[in-house]
Amino acid sequence: MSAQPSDSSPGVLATARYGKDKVRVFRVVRDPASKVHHIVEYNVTALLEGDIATSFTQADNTVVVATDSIKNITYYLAKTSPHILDPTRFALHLGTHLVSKYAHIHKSFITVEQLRWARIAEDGMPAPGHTHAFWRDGNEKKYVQVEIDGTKGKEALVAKVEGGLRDLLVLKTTGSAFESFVRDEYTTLVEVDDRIFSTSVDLSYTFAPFPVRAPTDEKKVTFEAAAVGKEAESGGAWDGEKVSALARSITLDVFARDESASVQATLYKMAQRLLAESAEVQSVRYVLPNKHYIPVDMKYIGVDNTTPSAADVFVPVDAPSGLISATISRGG
Ligand SMILES: O=c1[nH]c(=O)c2[nH]c(=O)[nH]c2[nH]1
Repeated sequence: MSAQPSDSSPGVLATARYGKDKVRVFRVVRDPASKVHHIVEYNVTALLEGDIATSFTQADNTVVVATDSIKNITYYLAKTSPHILDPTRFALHLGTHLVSKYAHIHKSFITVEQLRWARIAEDGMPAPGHTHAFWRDGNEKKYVQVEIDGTKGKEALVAKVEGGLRDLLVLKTTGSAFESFVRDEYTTLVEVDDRIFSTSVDLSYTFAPFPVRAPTDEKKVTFEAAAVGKEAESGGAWDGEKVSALARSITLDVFARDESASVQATLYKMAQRLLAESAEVQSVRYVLPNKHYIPVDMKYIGVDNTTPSAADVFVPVDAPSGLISATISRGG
């Protein structure tokens, strides 16, 4: 942050970033030949850093690209970008557009959160299903976070990409235990070799930074797909959509199959599998609430519902929940 005027202010501007949050975008892409429509729904956040200190310290709006303009650029690219159906490439396109267009803007931070829409498939309908009718098949959100760093010059942009998903709600009715934990004067929890395990998965994973080319045309719409991943000096070629699908399926598969000793141990296995199966992923972070389901005690009416093998009526407990998180980074 640039130096500030020596006035009587007791503080200095240490960091500053601004932009538009929750830009809601729905886009339909119609294929005239097949008559198949493709859709995406995004919540976009686009934030900027650069030589903007005086807008905070001296009420100098001449350095401010209005957040309203940032919103308009987001919609302009939703209309014109050839990458709109791919959230990673769209985020890279928007981020490079902003940094390359404004000389005094040196970094952009783009988050594209994608809401689910699945094609309706009626009985006997050929794949991929209905051409233009969709349904919301879950509240889970996929997201990508992109940082475009132009501090080494507009011809030497560097992209940092993080992908992830949140609110993937899962539950299993067996294959989960929790035993041998610390027992002391505060312990009331009983050890169980069989319990319900439910969590709302929050997952993120990072890629190695890679160089990315800014759009070269005046309107900044010719951002090239080839500049994504393929030209990465470290990290190699990767496809954000493929990694995202793999991360989701590994999460579900490990959750379902693991004979879980704890949320912690299952989390670790999920992360190791993603690192093993996706060479381009550098680190994996899970945040897993342990959503408790407590067997209802029916001893007062002489019914056993608390020994694990007899427990089949539970109270789903919203709060409090456990909260287990870890980041597992590629070693070596
Ligand atoms: O998988 C678990 N991990 C914990 O740390 C914990 N603590 C707790 O009370 N129940 C559980 N379950």
